Amino acid sequence: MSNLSLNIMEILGDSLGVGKDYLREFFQENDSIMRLNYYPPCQQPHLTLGTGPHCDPTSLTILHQSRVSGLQVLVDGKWHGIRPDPNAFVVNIGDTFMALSNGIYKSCMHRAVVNSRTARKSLAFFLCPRMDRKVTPPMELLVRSSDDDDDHCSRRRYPDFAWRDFLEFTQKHYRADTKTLDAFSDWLRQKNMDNHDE
Ligand SMILES: O=C(O)CCC(=O)C(=O)O
Ligand SMILES: [Fe+2]
Repeated sequence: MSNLSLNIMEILGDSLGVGKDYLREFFQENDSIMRLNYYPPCQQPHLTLGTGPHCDPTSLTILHQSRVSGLQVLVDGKWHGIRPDPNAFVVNIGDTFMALSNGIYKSCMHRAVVNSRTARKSLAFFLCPRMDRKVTPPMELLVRSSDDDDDHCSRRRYPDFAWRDFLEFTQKHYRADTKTLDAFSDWLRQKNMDNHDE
């Protein structure tokens, strides 16, 4: 899984114009996470969700759904089911990659619904940087001229952080939802200001 995600990072690095090696090297040593989700059948599935709407705080998610559907992604304000295919992975961008690419790549909002008949399992590999690695966009993404069509490039969207701190934020202070990265950025800025005042 780690190898597959590093290969995908080569493609993403190429697409961002920072070269194949930059992101592969960034994630070469990684503190990634593997999680098995289990959703038992639910008698009143319309009253609940297996996993509420969220973007993964991690960098890249490689997910395998069993044969039971449940994953949905939000596109243009509408939820779309992702048909399970035992021969395929679902790959999505997480918040840490959104910060690393200075907002050029967007993390993907998704949720999982349950059903009344069949239990569902999904297996997720979350690529994460090494705990202490500073998440900061590569210079190439910041120094493009300001007359560049894409103004995402010229100014910083998110503060620098270490993955360790973002992970701790989502475990101790904030349950991942639709606004995790913004909430974390505000929390970090506040913390940095408090430290500066001391
Ligand atoms: O079970 C699924 O399909 C989605 C699980 C998920 O979003 C997660 O583990 O972060
Ligand atoms: Fe998720």
